[in-house]
Amino acid sequence: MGVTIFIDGGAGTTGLEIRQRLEQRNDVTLLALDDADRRDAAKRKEALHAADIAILCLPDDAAREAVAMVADGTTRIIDASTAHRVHNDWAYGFSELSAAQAEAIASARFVSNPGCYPTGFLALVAPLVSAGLVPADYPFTVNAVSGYSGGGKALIARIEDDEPDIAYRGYGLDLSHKHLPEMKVHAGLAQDPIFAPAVIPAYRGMVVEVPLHIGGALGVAEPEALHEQLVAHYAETPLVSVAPLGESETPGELLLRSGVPGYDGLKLHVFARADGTQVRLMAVLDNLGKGAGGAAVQNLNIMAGIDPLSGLRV
Ligand SMILES: NC(=O)C1=CN([C@@H]2O[C@H](COP(=O)(O)OP(=O)(O)OC[C@H]3O[C@@H](n4cnc5c(N)ncnc54)[C@H](OP(=O)(O)O)[C@@H]3O)[C@@H](O)[C@H]2O)C=CC1
Ligand SMILES: CC(=O)N[C@@H](CCC(=O)OP(=O)(O)O)C(=O)O
Repeated sequence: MGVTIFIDGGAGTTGLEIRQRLEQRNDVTLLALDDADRRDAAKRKEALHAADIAILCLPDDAAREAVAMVADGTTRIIDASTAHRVHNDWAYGFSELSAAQAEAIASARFVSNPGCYPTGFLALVAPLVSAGLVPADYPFTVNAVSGYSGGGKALIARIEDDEPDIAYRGYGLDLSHKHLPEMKVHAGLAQDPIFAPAVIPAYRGMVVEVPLHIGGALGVAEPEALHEQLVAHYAETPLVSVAPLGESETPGELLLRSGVPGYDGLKLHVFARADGTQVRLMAVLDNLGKGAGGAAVQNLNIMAGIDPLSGLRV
């Protein structure tokens, strides 16, 4: 019993991750369509209206269509796609950004899940910009790698079936990746960062890195101050943690392992040069966990007033 959920796009990569997190729970009831009906618009519309909360795990256009299908209803929506992440009528589903954000999610009808890369970028940068430790007009660069499940069923098939020999696949070479608007808007930046994403031959997992020059005309605070601000900001967030300054599990290296089980945490690191003139801010997460499915379940819990960690792999 409890709250009734429909996952539209439930047979996709993100949808299946969410289903795994929900199907063992007795505080939610999952509505499901027969496999053959999963793209049937009338059946989807019926299920969307029958749900208390619908989670959209669809391409952007299909997500917009699904929202239109319930425009005259009361179903609350969590959209995992990019379609509504900077839309004024939607709450941005990153509860750890601020206390106000968690409250906005709790009371919203429409919640947009963050993108996987923006989750790492915003976790590192938004608290520093809002505290005035990094200027909003700093010329940010974001270097990131993602497991290939980040590209959904199409990229999984391409990598596993057609391109098993590709060790590194840089993309976004037009410098216009679809995640730029939400990075800029939700970090309160003056301009888009330069974003350099790449796919690696692991199914899941990602590292998002933001290098910064300290002091001088760029106006960035000392490494210790940046680290202290992140520690203070995430002191009460069970899913987001901050490693001690300069520390990682393997000294001198930051590792991402392939073949690991999915998880919903997000770990932040600050590495500084000995003379304090440069830092590397780094975020490690599962693109299908805190980067997608885990975040959707966390938002669902917050919206339904359930324990925020229910069903999550902390
Ligand atoms: N993968 C990731 O790490 C992340 C994904 N996202 C976002 O989540 C959303 C889903 O991505 P992902 O799970 O990776 O993608 P997949 O391609 O793996 O799955 C998409 C699902 O949507 C279904 N679908 C597509 N078009 C329609 C339609 N018109 N009507 C009904 N169902 C449709 C597909 O159906 P069928 O099974 O029949 O093909 C499939 O099940 C995307 O917007 C993506 O950008 C966000 C963060 C991270
Ligand atoms: C590896 C890969 O292709 N990743 C996807 C992003 C995955 C994700 O975050 O999905 P959203 O786009 O809905 O946010 C990309 O770069 O387009």
